[in-house]
Amino acid sequence: MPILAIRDLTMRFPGVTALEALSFTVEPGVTGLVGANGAGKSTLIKILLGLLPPTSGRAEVLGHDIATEGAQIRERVGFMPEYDCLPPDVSATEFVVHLARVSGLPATAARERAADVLRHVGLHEERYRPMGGYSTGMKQKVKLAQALVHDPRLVFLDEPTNGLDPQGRDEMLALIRRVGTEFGISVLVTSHLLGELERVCDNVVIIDGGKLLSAKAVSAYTEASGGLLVEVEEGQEELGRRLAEQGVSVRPDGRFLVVDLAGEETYDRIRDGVADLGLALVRLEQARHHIEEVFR
Ligand SMILES: Nc1ncnc2c1ncn2[C@@H]1O[C@H](COP(=O)(O)OP(=O)(O)OP(=O)(O)O)[C@@H](O)[C@H]1O
Repeated sequence: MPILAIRDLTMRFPGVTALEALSFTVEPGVTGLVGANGAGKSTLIKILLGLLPPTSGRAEVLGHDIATEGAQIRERVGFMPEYDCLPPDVSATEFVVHLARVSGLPATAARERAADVLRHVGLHEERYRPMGGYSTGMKQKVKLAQALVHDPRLVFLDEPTNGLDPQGRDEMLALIRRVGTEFGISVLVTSHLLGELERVCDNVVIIDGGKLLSAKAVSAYTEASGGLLVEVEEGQEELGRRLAEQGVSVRPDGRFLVVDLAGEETYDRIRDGVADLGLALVRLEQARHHIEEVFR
């Protein structure tokens, strides 16, 4: 069963159409929702949580209708909002325990679950300190922990890498992947950066100006391009020249040569070229597109 089924969803604010006749379905797993700022990502999440009635159209989340079953949806779905919303005088532990209690967990279970999720997101001793003194990375982790504390089946993460430095971004992306794989929780994660979603998502939905551009498995965007990627330790130029002389279509791409595959003999030509020139072959594999190239 799809976790999201969206049909003809339109949301108009005075003077702005935030979403226009959006239709797509999402299967379980980690799904990226990508679009430039203002594309309509946050609006879509509010609608899917049953918090904002759309102008027209329908949607189901985990089989529940957004129009009539918002409470059931929010019981089963965790939400990490984009903006900072953490009370500065309260510790992460107090905050996450409180939200677990609000979700209906008894006191002891709430304390245990909060300790577990804070450990999973990588907050240790600092979880007892007031959150006002936290770095952006720590705040993002608390926001993720509170989204997970009631053991949801699906989480909506709105721009979780916003404001993070490259290391914090990598850590957050790895955490998101773990939520999907180790914890088995489906994820809808938004970003305006296509490249980072490619690394952690099974599927990517792209919206632009509230309209659907594409909804596909990451593998469909990045499928083999029909070329071969060749890397040698030294002598890339020599090898390129030799292959070109033999009529092989080849071009340099950074430290690689990209060779157009024209039948089995292309492999033989590369092998013979490497051997005859006495080069060390590091890599010979199918070239793949990156999602960004497809949309450039
Ligand atoms: N409550 C509102 N009233 C009027 N316009 C709104 C409202 N909420 C969103 N919009 C408009 O709808 C469009 C989509 O906004 P939305 O916040 O969903 O985009 P987004 O893709 O999440 O971007 P960002 O990452 O910058 O938040 C924007 O043009 C925004 O100005």
